[in-house]
Amino acid sequence: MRKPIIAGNWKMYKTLGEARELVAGLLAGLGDATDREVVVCPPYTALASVGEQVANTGISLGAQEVFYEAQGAFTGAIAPQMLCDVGCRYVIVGHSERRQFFGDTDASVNRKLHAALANGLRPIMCVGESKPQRDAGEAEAIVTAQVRAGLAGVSAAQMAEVVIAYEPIWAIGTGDTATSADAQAMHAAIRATLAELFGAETAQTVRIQYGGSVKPDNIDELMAQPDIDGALVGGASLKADSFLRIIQFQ
Ligand SMILES: O=C[C@H](O)COP(=O)(O)O
Repeated sequence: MRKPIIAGNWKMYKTLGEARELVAGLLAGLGDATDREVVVCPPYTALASVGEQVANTGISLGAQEVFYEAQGAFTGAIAPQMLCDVGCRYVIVGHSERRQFFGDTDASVNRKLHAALANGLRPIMCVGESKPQRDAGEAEAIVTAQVRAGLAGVSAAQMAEVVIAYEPIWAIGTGDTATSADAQAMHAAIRATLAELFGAETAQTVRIQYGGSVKPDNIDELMAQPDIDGALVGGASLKADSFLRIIQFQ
C-alpha cells in the first residue's frame, strides 16, 4: 500500500513570524493520523526555524530546491547537506517555476535528484505539460519523457525514496484544476512508464502526487482516483484551515 503524502509548497511566501504562526495552526489541528504523511516546504529563510518547530511531530520538513554540488563557489546556491543540517527530509526538484524562471532542465533536475538521494533526502520530482502542449495532444509524451530523463541512472531500490508530482503547468495557481479523470489518466501513464523503467512491482510502490489548484473542495475527488497518492499544494497550503482540510481528505 502506498501511504498518501500531502505536501505544502509555500513558494516565495511567509516571513519567519508568519511561518511560525502557520505551523502552530497546523500542529494544533493535525491530530495523530498515521495513515498519511504531511510535509511543509517553506522558503529557505524559514527552514531552520520551521525545522525546530516540527521536530518530533507529524509534519516533515521539505525544501523547495537544491543544488547538486556538495560545496563551493556557487553564490546563492544551497547544498543537500545544508538541507539535512536543518532537518529536511524532502526536497522538491524540477518544479515548473524553477524550469521556467531559473533555467532548470531535465538534465539539471536529474543531477539534483541524484544529489538529493546520495545525501539521504527524498526528492519530490515535478513533471507537467504546458497548455499548448496539452492542446496539441502531446501531454503524455512530454510528461513521460520528463519522467524518463529526470530518473535516468536511478535504481529500482532508490525509487523507494522518490516521489513524483504531476503538475500540469496550466493548472498551477489558476484555479483551473485538471479533471480527476484527466489527472488519473496521466498518473496511470506515469506509472506505466515507471513499470517499464523499474518493473511492475516497484512501479506499484512509487507515490505520485497531483499538483495544480488543489483545494479543500476538490481534494476528495482527486484522492479517490486509484493512481493519485497525494497532493503538492501551493496557494491552499498557505492557510492552516485550508491545508488541514486537504490533509483530512476522505
Ligand atoms: O507546488 C505546488 C504547485 O505549483 C501548485 O500550486 P497551486 O496549488 O497554487 O496551484
